[in-house]
Amino acid sequence: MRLDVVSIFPEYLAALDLSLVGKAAKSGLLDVRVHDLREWTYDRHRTVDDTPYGGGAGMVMKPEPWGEALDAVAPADGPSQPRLIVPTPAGRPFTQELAYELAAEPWLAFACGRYEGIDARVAAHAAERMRVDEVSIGDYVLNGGEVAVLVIVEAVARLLPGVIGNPESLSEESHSGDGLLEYPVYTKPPTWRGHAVPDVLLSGNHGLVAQWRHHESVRRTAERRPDLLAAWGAAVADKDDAVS
Ligand SMILES: O[C@H]1NC=Nc2ccccc21
Repeated sequence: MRLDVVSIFPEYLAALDLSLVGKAAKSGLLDVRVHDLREWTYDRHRTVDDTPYGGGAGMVMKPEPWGEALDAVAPADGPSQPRLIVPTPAGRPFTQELAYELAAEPWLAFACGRYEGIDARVAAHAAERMRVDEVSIGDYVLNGGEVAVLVIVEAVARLLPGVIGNPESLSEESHSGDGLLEYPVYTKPPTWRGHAVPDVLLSGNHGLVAQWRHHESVRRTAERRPDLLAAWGAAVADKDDAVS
């Protein structure tokens, strides 16, 4: 997979050279290219934003540098086009389902905008030749899209075949598999500062362990994410209906 990221803070994306994503890049599984938007500005101050039409606080990112940056990253007459992801608080929610969808793409491009946003014509113009998704990583305020790109890239890259050691671990995680939150995990020592590991986990009885883990997933989901529990319950009911 090829990943292009355009940002006015390219150094923010240095984290992509680390750990899992960095290893995937070194092994050739990922071709990560980070670009400085200011490369496509020509005035002395390398201006990338201006005041918003219609008034209001903050600044909006100008369309011209973005248009030229996207033309350079993905030429209109090129053999293929990337899927463009624009992180924004006004976007569709980023979910594990969308992560799987993006992991199937051969080429993703990310446009990192500042919180006030990029001139809306940039996405509209790009959509004339590539698929554009405006995506939010959550209902809170960031100052720019770079952090969101790091979140999205990590969630997507780890799904690529060969990126993480044991693909088994992908199935038992929160938000994948059965849709419940993951059960609590423990390792040695069996007692630590007066806190003991639940006996069932030391019993060697795999059936009891699986039962305990499922119960803990349901308990935790009910406690912390009743919305997910409702969806899970409905899915189980559908499955029961299907077999009855
Ligand atoms: O994903 C968003 N969540 C909240 N704020 C943002 C700001 C800029 C880009 C993206 C986001």
